[in-house]
Amino acid sequence: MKVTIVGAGNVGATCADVISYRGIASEVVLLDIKEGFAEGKALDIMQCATDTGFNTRVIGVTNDYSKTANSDVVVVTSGIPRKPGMTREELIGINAGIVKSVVENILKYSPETIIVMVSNPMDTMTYLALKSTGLPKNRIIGMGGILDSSRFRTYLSLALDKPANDVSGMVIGGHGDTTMIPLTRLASYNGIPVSQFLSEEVLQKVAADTMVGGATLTGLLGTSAWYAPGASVAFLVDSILNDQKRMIACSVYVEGEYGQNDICIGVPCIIGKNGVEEILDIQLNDNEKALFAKSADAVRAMNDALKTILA
Ligand SMILES: NC(=O)C1=CN([C@@H]2O[C@H](COP(=O)(O)OP(=O)(O)OC[C@H]3O[C@@H](n4cnc5c(N)ncnc54)[C@H](O)[C@@H]3O)[C@@H](O)[C@H]2O)C=CC1
Ligand SMILES: O=C([O-])CC(=O)C(=O)O
Repeated sequence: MKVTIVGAGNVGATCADVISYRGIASEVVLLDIKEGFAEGKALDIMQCATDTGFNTRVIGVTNDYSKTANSDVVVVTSGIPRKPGMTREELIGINAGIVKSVVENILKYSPETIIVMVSNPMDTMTYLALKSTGLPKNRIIGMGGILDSSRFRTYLSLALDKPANDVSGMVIGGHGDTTMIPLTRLASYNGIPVSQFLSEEVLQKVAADTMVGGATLTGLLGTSAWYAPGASVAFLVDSILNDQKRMIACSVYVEGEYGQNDICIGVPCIIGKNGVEEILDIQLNDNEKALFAKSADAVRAMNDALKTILA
């Protein structure tokens, strides 16, 4: 199985590293526009093989899309990350042009591929990829909800003082500081509602910390995060390539689900060899429904901005 990752920067290279280390794909192609950069990252990752015991072939290329031919999955991480104080939405002006040309190039050599969108603002870039390529909606998947859910589970585990892998929880809605919706009502500690262990006040703090999880890391690091984002992409790619049919919150094109149409937004999906195999339209309460509608309005407004940027 072959995976191409466009953008060999922090997230792209980490994702290549995790995919190789875990043996998720037999071949990984890293592509970047910076001369020699992807080649260097690929070589560095390959030189871990004998110490960590993987056999994935990792190849780096400078803007040579012919080497990406027949990829089963293509991950798009090309573009600029935010700096402290910025929102993800502010990246739209530069990243929209990059993403549009990247997906066009990818499809020339891998017309049947499944695209995983990472570049921010991710919901808008997912929508852009869908509309500009005309690909069926099951083949364009935005990565954000899985990362936000990982952060949610981490903050819950810290509040509970219990291992994160015993905590389950999901974040839906837009992948933005004010648009994501951590579903605290449905979060559980090994099946037991977390509300039996944590006060409403603590749960609200966990939700607030989750929503600004990316901004907090950007403030600490000076650029946005990469370890958890890279691992989240690898998890998603694994579910596709190995047809695991995991339930993952992803940004996908909705047609009536959650009362929304014509946007890409984070909802629980079954992810398998065909990409998005099912969208789960779960029952939300009135408060969650209102938050989702508000989030969808914000996501839709960003899509409208694309019209002027790409005109
Ligand atoms: N959806 C999500 O959950 C997350 C999204 N992100 C987003 O992912 C993107 C990448 O972040 P980082 O890896 O930290 O940035 P980075 O700056 O480390 O890497 C980006 C890479 O893209 C390359 N690039 C730029 N234009 C290109 C083009 N036309 N073709 C090929 N490569 C090109 C650059 O040369 C650079 O190496 C950002 O937009 C960031 O906001 C980051 C973390 C999580
Ligand atoms: O915070 C950012 O800008 C990058 C990102 O999407 C995340 O880490 O969630």
